[in-house]
Amino acid sequence: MSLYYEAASLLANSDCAGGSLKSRIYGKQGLKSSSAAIYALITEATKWSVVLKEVIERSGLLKEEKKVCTVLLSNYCARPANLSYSQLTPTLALLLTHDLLLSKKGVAAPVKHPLRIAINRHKGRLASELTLARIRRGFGTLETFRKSVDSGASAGDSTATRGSSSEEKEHPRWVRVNTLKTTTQEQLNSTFEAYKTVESLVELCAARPDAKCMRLDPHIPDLLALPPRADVSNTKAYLDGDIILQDKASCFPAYLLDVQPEDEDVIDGCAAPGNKTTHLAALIFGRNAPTKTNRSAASKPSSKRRQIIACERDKTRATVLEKMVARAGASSFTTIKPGQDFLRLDTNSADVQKVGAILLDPSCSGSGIIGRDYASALHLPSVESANNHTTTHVSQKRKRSQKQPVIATSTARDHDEYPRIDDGPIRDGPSDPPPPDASDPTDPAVRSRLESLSAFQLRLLTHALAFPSVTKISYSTCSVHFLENEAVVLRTLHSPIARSRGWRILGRDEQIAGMRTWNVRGDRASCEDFDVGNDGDGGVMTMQERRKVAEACLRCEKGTDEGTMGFFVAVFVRDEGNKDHGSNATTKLASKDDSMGVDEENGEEEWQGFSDEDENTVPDLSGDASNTNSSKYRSTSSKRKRKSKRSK
Ligand SMILES: C[S@@+](CC[C@H](N)C(=O)[O-])C[C@H]1O[C@@H](n2cnc3c(N)ncnc32)[C@H](O)[C@@H]1O
Repeated sequence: MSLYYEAASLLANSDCAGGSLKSRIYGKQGLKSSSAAIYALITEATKWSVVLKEVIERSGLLKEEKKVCTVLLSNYCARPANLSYSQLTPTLALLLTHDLLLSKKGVAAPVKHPLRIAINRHKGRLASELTLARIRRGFGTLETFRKSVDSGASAGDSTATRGSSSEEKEHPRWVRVNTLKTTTQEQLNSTFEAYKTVESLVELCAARPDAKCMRLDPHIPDLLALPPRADVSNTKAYLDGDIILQDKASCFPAYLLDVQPEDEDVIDGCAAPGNKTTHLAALIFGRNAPTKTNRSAASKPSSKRRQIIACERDKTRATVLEKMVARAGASSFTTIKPGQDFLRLDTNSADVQKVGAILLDPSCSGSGIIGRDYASALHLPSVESANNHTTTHVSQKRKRSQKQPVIATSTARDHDEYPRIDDGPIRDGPSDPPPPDASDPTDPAVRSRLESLSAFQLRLLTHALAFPSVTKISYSTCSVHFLENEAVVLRTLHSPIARSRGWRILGRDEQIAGMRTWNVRGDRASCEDFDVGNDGDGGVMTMQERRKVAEACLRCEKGTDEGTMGFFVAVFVRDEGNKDHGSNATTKLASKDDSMGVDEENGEEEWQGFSDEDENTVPDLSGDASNTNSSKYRSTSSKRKRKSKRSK
């Protein structure tokens, strides 16, 4: 039975460990079951979960076993201490039903185990429901049904079209050539020697996973697209770190930042797991760096003297970062700071005095991520809906209304490509709060969470503005929400520190070529409407400025023919002349006061920062964002005026 408990616990990420599900399973010490068995069970059960959810709900399994099944499930552990072994959770029900009905070996548990007895009690009903589910979808045999589910083409409805919705659209496998170790030409001559180039992503996405075709990306150098679900994880190039799986959108920030030799050192403020750190390293120190970033080799200062400082507040995640940096061959010029809260990185410390650029990719709602690990792909049965189904009569109406979405497959890989290890643990059970990526910002709970994230992101950004010699900062999220994206940019630009230190947005016409030609820009209408507040110093953001900001922001949309996840990036710049060469006292004041961007009436509150796990600890910022912030800006401004009077 340990197989099911361990699988459920890993799915729930009860350790809140970082990394993809696969890496968590294979990295977990002390498992009683084999990692391969757990991984296989989860993969298969996930593929079937749309069907099994329906089967379990219609069978009434959870309802009837309610005596032993509790909805008092912990969000963090599939079998919390207060649950006995005989309690059947939705996750356990799904895993057990999978093995009962679909595994050749059946349920791997002692025959007298209470849960095995429980599931066996319902075997007849569950089997009938699976048959009905198959017939409803038009499959004559279990084998054809199995083939369809295995191929990922259909969760059940044989007539369902692939790519019918944005979430379901096939997504290319993006491969970044790591120019720290190799070149694109070398990879085209070796790993991808047998591959032919196709004209469009649409053509590529229609190809089978094992088709030998590829496409060089027109926007990001050294980036290739392969067919969806193409598996390169066993190639020598992948194992050696010559190629890295990274979504195209996730390559935007480092490329748009366009680090030049004169920028000297770079900080990656929120670095783990390290996709962007290693991309930065490749752009700055890679074999083709001079041509890739349009800089001349002659003007490149000694690599030895330059470094990337990678901060990661979470020590566990920092270990993943260390591994990724080492594998990419970037260790010698990357200084990793495990456990370093970027907000507490002293802007005056000696080791940041040569920092000219900052990449900031903070925790966000993750609403742009496609196939968020298995957690989101797993469709869990609900106890409540058990009664709502009758199985004897399958009407045409039901046939139409019960069309199931296409099963998300290969999500672990998507997660590997862009392992948002800041995502909180998955929720299990029907009485859960909305998932972290709930996409309706008008829902008060979602809105409140987005406001909190937005405030956190603003604090990080305004802290970045306070580094004395920094002249460029990229800000990115994998969120689709205005509040986490353009709103943060507008608020940052409007903050006192940005205005006093000459920060502005990097206009579209100034952006590096591949990014300038990217046509999906910021949300103009929302930028025009957004109440950015008035700080009392008379600063008003004109409509023209707002439009410029929207045009300067780059967005990626998930589920389009561009084959990216949902993403956002913008770059802030200031001219060399605006660098702060003043006394420590001035910069200290800036980092403690202005860098916060927001201030409290009763003294400067020290900001602890939060991530997806601890957002509940931040003050409730729900309500109208602009109002909340405008009053805070006013308070900041009047405080500054008081301070300035005192200093005079
Ligand atoms: C979205 S992930 C970064 C992904 C990374 N840039 C990449 O491309 O692989 C955000 C990371 O920032 C870290 N983080 C959040 N708040 C932080 C803070 N105040 N200081 C440093 N790191 C922080 C989180 O632990 C998480 O690992």
